[in-house]
Amino acid sequence: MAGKIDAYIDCVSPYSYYATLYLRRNRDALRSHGVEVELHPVFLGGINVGSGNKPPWTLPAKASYSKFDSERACKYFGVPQIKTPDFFPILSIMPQRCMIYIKRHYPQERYETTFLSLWEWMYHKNIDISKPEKLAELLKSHNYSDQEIKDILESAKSPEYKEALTANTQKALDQGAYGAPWFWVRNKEGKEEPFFGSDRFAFMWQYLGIPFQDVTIVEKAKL
Ligand SMILES: N[C@@H](CCC(=O)N[C@@H](CS)C(=O)NCC(=O)O)C(=O)O
Repeated sequence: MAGKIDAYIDCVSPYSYYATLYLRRNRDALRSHGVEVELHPVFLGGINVGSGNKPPWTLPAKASYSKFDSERACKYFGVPQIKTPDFFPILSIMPQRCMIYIKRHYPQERYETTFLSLWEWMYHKNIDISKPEKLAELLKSHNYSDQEIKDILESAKSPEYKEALTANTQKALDQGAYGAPWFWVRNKEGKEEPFFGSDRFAFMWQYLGIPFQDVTIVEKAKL
């Protein structure tokens, strides 16, 4: 395909959730314009450290604004209002490494729907999926077998998947990332540029030369 959107996302980031839902809903339209979408798990904590940024909720003014922003985003993206979980923020390293394993070993649809359920369990069901036993339950609900669940969870401790998450995170940092969702976008002319945030899709469509009316699917999330 001529165009490509590489999306760098972390399950700890609700804006990564909205962006993922939106890109998936509009994937057919994007394909019809020759644009492919790929989701890359990253470690947002590493992006913050590497870029010298800090999570928005640690700055009081941003934290109080984010209540309005988050409510509007949920409304816009058709997601039930999210509630900051009691255990927030989680250490997302383990689930993110597992997502890389699943991406490498399973079909794209299975990978992406499993990824989406990390947010659903955390933000809608208030379940801490950074705990291995909870993540195992989540995987079970997606019909992974006991052996598969064992392999997936073991992968999170292996050097191969530690390095893979570090490499994805470093790749985003090298592109200038300072938060999530981060996007690296190639257009039909072969030019490439970064985009930050689930609220910058209008700029992205302009860059990709896609008419806005073709990529406006924001229907309700199926939960
Ligand atoms: N305006 C962006 C905000 C995205 C955002 O706040 N992302 C958080 C993680 S959930 C982050 O990494 N923020 C870094 C920053 O804003 O400097 C959007 O609507 O998507």
